[in-house]
Amino acid sequence: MSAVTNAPARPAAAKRGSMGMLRQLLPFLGILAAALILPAVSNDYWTLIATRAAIYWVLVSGLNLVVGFAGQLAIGWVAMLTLGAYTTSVLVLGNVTTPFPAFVALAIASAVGAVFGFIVGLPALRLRTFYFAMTTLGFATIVTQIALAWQDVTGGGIGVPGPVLPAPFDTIIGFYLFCLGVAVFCTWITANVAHSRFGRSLVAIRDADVAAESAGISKPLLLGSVFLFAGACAGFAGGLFATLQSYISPEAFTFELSVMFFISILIGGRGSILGPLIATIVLTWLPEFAAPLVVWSTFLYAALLLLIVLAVPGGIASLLDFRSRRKIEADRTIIPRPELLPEILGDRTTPGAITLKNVVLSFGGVRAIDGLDLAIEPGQVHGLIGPNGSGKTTTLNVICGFYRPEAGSVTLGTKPLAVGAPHTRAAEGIARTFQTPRLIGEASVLQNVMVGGAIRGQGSFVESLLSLPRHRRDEAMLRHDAMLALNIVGLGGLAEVRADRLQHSELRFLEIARALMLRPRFLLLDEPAAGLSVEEIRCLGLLIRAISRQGTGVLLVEHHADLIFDICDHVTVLNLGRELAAGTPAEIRVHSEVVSAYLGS
Ligand SMILES: Nc1ncnc2c1ncn2[C@@H]1O[C@H](COP(=O)(O)OP(=O)(O)OP(=O)(O)O)[C@@H](O)[C@H]1O
Repeated sequence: MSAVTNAPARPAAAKRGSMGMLRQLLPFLGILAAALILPAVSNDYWTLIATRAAIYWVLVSGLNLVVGFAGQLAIGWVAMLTLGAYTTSVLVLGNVTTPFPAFVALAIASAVGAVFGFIVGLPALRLRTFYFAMTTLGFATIVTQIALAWQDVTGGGIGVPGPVLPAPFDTIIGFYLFCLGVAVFCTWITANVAHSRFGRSLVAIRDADVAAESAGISKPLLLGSVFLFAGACAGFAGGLFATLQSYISPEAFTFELSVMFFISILIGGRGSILGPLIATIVLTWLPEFAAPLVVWSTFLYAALLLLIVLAVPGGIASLLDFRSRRKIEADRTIIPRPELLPEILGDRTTPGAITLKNVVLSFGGVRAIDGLDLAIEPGQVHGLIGPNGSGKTTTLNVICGFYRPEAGSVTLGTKPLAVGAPHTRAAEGIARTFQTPRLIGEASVLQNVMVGGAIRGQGSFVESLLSLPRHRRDEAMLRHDAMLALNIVGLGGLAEVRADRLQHSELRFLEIARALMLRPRFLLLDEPAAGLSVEEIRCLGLLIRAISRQGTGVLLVEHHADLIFDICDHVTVLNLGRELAAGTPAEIRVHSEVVSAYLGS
């Protein structure tokens, strides 16, 4: 058997880090080199096609954060392209105001795209999947209808001339290089977001939304920023598109185009930048190679999508993800290193206990909690046991703000905890794990842990976009602490492995590592020993004790009576949502009602 605990030595890790970075950059540099030599080795026609691909990528790069990372089905994003194209053309033409310089009009188009991107994104906070997709399609239809009807401004069905950029961007090559520059910039900024706490949080919202909320990630703020950004990219792309077309009318902004943007991301692979980039290039060039098939383009996109979904569900990105196919040791042992805990849990103050007073909560006719009193003291392990359905997980969810009690109070020290607001718990230093681990399977173990510390970052979304110093400091801090947390729970050697390749017991320790990233004052564990071997339960017990010795109050919901009696300072037994007994493990072990209702003889 081999241990997976040891962290790599620092110089070796740094070298591997820069090699990994270079490996990630190489395909992008290859595409850029091909794009730069293209005009020299081909003709104007192919340069125009490449310009079109660059413009589409400007839109798709932003939309990728919405669809590929956040998992929102924004299928009608062509509306932002339309808005950007008309805004730029009309402002440069000067048929409403005095004519604007082309670059100023482009900037305004981007701002208009951002505003409407945000507005169109708002329903995503309430509507899910296809319902949201329909609202974006509806908006695209409205925009096209307005462009048709508002003849004085848009020229109706006849359209308006597109803008011309000033020299040196007024030639085919000049305009191509300008669009290429914008596309490179968009690739860089979206990659910066993808590799920031914001990018990881988006994926967490997509794949593990309750875990994201428990880590303090604010969905409205994050989605709002991303829709704004994606709208700005699309608005700018619209201005470039109008320039490329030289004349725009509503029929230039087809449903097929919208589908193509959306499908590029799905074919490219969720949560990737390289995959959607390659897919955008391929889908832009494909109709040119098979010109007679242009009328079949939607059918072809759909067929290609079906093929990819069936043959390679992860898209192009998964084909290129050689790292995830590397073998990992099958025979692994988890050896936690609790002696490292002071490095992450030192220097915290605790304002007092979490106290539940007379809490009542029903689901329809079922009283899940019925007048419960409970106190979780700092520095102590409080066991919560009871038969199935006795209300243990519901109690934990009330403390975490997922459920709103009908009566009673939940306080931290003297301060009431906000009801029905789970994302506020992280800021109070309350972390949790889940009965069924909630993790991002497609992300690495290290990235999953870094999600847990998202709210500790200082840099803003814009600072992450531009990779400014505060963003880089955040990333260094989160990476360091996540590696530390992984070494503490004994998973340091698996940091770069995809989480969906881990064994069940490792997922349980991974959730604890993610919770440690909050430097929690309180840690709520929901059946952490379920599915663990005897030796793993022993390691878990030592780890939980060590965490509580650092001053953290632990609530341990568990069915393993031995673990409860070995490590708890205090035990509460629930039955039918009520306290059946409470006391020290020694008292509970011999409590006659507990023995007959739960422990058995
Ligand atoms: N979301 C819900 N909707 C309806 N009923 C629920 C819901 N959650 C829990 N319940 C009910 O509330 C009661 C308490 O459930 P809870 O999950 O808290 O029990 P538990 O002690 O954690 O059980 P277990 O040990 O099986 O996890 C059960 O009767 C359960 O069926």
